[in-house]
Amino acid sequence: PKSSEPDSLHHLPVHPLWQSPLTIPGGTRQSPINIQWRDSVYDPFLKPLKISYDPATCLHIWNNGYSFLVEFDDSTDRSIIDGGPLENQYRLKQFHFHWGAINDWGSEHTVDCKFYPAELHLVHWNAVVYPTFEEAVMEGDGLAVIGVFLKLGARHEGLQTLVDALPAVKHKDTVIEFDVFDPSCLMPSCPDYWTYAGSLTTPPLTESVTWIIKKQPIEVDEDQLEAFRMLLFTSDGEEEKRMVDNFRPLQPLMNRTVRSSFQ
Ligand SMILES: NS(=O)(=O)NCC1=CS(=O)(=O)c2ccccc21
Ligand SMILES: [Zn+2]
Repeated sequence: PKSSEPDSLHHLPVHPLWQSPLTIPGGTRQSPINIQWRDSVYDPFLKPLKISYDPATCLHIWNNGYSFLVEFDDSTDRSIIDGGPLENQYRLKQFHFHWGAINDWGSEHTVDCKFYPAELHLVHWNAVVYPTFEEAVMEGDGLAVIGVFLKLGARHEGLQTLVDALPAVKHKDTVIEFDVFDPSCLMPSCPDYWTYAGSLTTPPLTESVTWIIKKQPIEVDEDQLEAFRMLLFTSDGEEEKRMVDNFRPLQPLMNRTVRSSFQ
């Protein structure tokens, strides 16, 4: 486990690559999970998800040694989501991806036990109720993460501007300025989603996330997935470890129902 994790997490079995505890004692709403389509329950009261991002709030790309994060200025309500299962609007903080060494796996969530080669997470926090992101991370309604599956197919033109910048953040703890990007271009056209109460899949693994998983994947091509795989977990000068398979193992559903916005 990373030294940055609370002491309580230091005595649990860790997943070799992910260095995160496999299970959290007393955890009842851990993520990721398998979404069994036929067990999800249509909820007619779920609203459409409203997304309004200001491309000018984009700040930089950072390789933090887990993934590469595209971080946003979250000091105002300029990039937000609202509606869907949410009772408040939530501010965009960052987005990042999880992916595999090969195309057979890489996503964190699965649908009917099927892995996608990668999964995009857009992390938002409830700035209506909580004064800081760090406090929201500790609260049950503190975060909302949109998950979008990536499948192998046509080249994604919107993603390419991000892919072209990745060589500049090859090593852990490198940052590059990235000052205009609209993450809306990474959203699938179909509005349908599943939603459930879960957790962060990276430290601190807190049970603070309303997950909103889009039903329709976006398509990216092989070269774009390979660009993710040339990133490194390791810092410049260390023995190189390719940044691949940065996904947490599936967690038990326990007493949860996955709701769908569609029939
Ligand atoms: N996959 S996930 O979306 O559950 N977690 C992403 C993540 C990566 S992080 O370590 O930058 C971080 C700090 C605080 C909150 C979330 C994160
Ligand atoms: Zn994630």
